[in-house]
Amino acid sequence: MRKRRPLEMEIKAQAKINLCLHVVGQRDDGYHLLDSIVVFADIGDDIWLKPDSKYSLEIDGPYGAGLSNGADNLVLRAAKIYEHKYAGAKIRLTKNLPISSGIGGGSADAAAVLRGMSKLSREPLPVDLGLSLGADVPVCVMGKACRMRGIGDELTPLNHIPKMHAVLVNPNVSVSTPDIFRALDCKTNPAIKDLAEGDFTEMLNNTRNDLQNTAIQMQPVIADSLNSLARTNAIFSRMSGSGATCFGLFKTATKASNAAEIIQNDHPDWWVKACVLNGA
Ligand SMILES: C[C@@](CO)(OP(=O)(O)O)[C@H](O)COP(=O)(O)OP(=O)(O)OC[C@H]1O[C@@H](n2ccc(N)nc2=O)[C@H](O)[C@@H]1O
Ligand SMILES: Nc1ncnc2c1ncn2[C@@H]1O[C@H](COP(=O)(O)OP(=O)(O)O)[C@@H](O)[C@H]1O
Repeated sequence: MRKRRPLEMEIKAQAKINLCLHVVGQRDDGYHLLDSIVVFADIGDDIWLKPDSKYSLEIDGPYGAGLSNGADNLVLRAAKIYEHKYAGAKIRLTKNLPISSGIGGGSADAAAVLRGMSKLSREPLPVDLGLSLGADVPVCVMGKACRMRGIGDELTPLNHIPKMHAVLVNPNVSVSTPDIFRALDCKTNPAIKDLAEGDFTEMLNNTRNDLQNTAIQMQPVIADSLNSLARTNAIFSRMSGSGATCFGLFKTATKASNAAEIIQNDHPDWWVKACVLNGA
């Protein structure tokens, strides 16, 4: 018997973390060529959707107030890719992730909607479908650890990346991705050298986030976030994407949650979350 098609979907839009981000060139259209190791956290935004007679978006959650529910929202732009199939969709977005924070909240939301719409419609979901919505959308559609190259459109799954306990820290400042790319001094840095198996943190020490120094110059509080992770004995810390969110890696879940508690107590106005990376 044919399985009944679900009438509505609930989907997690997982935060994206760039464990490293090398800027290795620039295309004639201005987009930068990247070399990045990307993983996903077990925390993110929540999306509920259901086909309807028109497109509508309701937003709630701690960061909902900072976001318009108009046609420019990536959630609606993603849903409308299925306009040929559905006259509309009723969507609710619970915005838990800070906006413009280097952890791809908008891209993850768009990817989650594409995934949901493709399941509802039983249409296959090509990973590159999302590129028109943003360079980070294909990797979020893929949703698992991978090496990301090109402008974000060349993806190679990575199977040897361990599950990691982490703390994400955002000092509640927004960083504009185009502004950071524009301000870079050097756009032709070396690619990731060695992805050999072995001690993963040691391997990360040989990689970089080429946007980090420029982001710190624009928002010096990012250095404070990194210092807070170092003070709580993170075994590795770095900024994700174009910032301002930084991640720290910890040996155990308890060490991560203790560190998160200390940082949050010291900085009640920061966004601080313990989570698991690459755990799915
Ligand atoms: C930097 C990264 C790293 O994963 O993450 P975030 O900091 O946004 O999380 C991404 O490449 C961001 O992807 P995304 O946020 O989808 O970018 P888009 O909307 O396509 O582009 C926003 C702007 O960023 C710049 N941009 C983006 C991607 C890229 N490879 N080169 C660029 O130069 C361009 O100026 C572009 O106009
Ligand atoms: N659903 C959405 N969530 C977050 N940002 C969105 C969304 N739709 C559109 N945007 C816009 O996308 C831009 C970057 O969003 P975001 O994905 O949060 O950045 P980053 O990738 O740096 O974390 C912001 O200017 C924001 O207004």
